[in-house]
Amino acid sequence: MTTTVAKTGPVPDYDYKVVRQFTIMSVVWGIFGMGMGVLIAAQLAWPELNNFWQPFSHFGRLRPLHTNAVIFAFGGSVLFATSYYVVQRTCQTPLWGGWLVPFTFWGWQVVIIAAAITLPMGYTSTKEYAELEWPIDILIAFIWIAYALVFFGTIAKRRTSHIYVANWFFGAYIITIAALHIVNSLAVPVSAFKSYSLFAGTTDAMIQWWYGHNAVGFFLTAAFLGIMYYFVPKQANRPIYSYQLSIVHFWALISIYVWAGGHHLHYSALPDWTQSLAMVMSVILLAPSWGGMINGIMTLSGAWHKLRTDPTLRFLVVSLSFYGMSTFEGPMMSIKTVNALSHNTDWTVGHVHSGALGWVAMISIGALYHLVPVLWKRREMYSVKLINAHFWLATVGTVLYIAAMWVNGITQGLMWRAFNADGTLTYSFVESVMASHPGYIVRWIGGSFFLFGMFLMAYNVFRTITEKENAARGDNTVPMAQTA
Ligand code: HEM
Ligand code: HEM
Ligand SMILES: [Cu+2]
Repeated sequence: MTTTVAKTGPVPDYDYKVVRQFTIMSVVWGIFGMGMGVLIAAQLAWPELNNFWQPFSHFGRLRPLHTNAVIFAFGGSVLFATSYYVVQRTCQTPLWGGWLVPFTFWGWQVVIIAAAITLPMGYTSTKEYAELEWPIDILIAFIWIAYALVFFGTIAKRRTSHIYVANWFFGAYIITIAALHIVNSLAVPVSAFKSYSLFAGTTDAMIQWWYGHNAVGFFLTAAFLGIMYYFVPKQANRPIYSYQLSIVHFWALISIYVWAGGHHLHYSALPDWTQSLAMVMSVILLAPSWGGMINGIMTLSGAWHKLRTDPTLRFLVVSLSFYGMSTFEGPMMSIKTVNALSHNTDWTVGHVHSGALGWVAMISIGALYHLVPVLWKRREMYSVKLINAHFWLATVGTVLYIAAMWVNGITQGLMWRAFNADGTLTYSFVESVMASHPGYIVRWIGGSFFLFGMFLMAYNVFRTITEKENAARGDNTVPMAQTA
């Protein structure tokens, strides 16, 4: 990174221990969360699988376990690892915060284990992506405040004059998630694992989707853009395409995102003007989203040939293509007439996973393959061939998943709105379920491909860490063989 050094003197050793811990747990929770995804995908394809170990392993209980595990355990660990890594290196100073740093790691693991126990037991606040009950919510709030202190404390004692753009994205995500989590979780407890939301009716719905939508915008988008702004230039060994664009993109994205949450409540009791406002803001949101994608992809100008030999870079760049695709699809689905067809169908689930698998998971995997050799002082990953195999499994898996859900979603939407001449429905609901069955099998196959790729990654990471003959001499932040 080209940062101006304001203070002089040697750069002290960075605090990589916590980064290593979160890196390993990213792989572990990735396999766990996606394993849950494959399991619930199988339950939808073969409902008999719901007959075992009841009621704990029912689809209704494992689905929130899947979403919490992939978003907060896998995605969260990736974000802790990368933000702690990036903030130190771009500020040229080790992490600030002393014991707060390990507290964020161990605290986060306790939250994840508490989620993995309470959700199958049926304890839930019923708020999507915020199902955990109030005692766990309070722990999350403390960890998040510690995270903010560490991150901004490190920025405050930086040895560089300016703050690198990746840190703005991480900073915006940390502040926004704190606000979203605290407001959305406000509840009146009635017992240890039972509470009632402070809000009621339509207000509750709007708070929930203000939270849910901006969790997508700041957790699954802005923070991963922070990853993009550091790891794409690093892995490509090129400067970021446009610094001006990154500034415009940042402010436009964060100021428009927060107005669009109403698109989750089209045709509901939410006032019409709120729905229309959300629709308009969502369509405008295409511009900053694509600005970010273009800035990332164009960073490869003059380095396109590296894509042929470097599968890590390919993960990073293909993730940006999926980001562009899902942020085109989202604005379309926000248009009320389109949403009338797509809402409540598998199209939404396909949209979610083109963002979640194609963008979030792929950019995370690319960043982790960049990080592992650096953190364990190795020249490169144990096997670049295995990274390549992982890349194809992930790409084919994602495409199978999304394509199956598009077909299912549009089929469902059209079947549900088909009327006979006398005004009766052409199809019963169960006929649309039967029509969806092949798509559920294809989605399960795609998900299994993606999960298998994660096992290859775990093996590759294990061998990289344990085999010392691949040790690096000096600075190895640009893995050599992969960029040669
Ligand atoms: C092996 C990979 C995966 C498989 C097989 C899988 C499968 C599934 C299934 C079957 C559902 C339930 C759909 C329904 O209720 O009809 C689901 C929901 C969901 N998954 Fe995944 N998933 C995977 C990876 C991921 C990842 C990596 C993320 C996030 C980073 C993610 C985020 C979500 C979200 C947010 C939902 C809720 C969607 C909604 O409410 O519309 N999934 N997943
Ligand atoms: C410009 C960007 C985007 C816009 C305007 C947008 C818009 C939408 C719309 C209209 C829905 C469907 C609401 C419904 O009918 O229920 C939706 C659902 C969803 N989107 Fe997006 N989307 C965008 C980008 C993304 C990205 C990049 C991701 C993931 C990384 C994502 C994750 C989700 C999730 C998780 C849901 C499902 C929520 C639920 O019902 O549980 N979106 N989005
Ligand atoms: Cu939204």
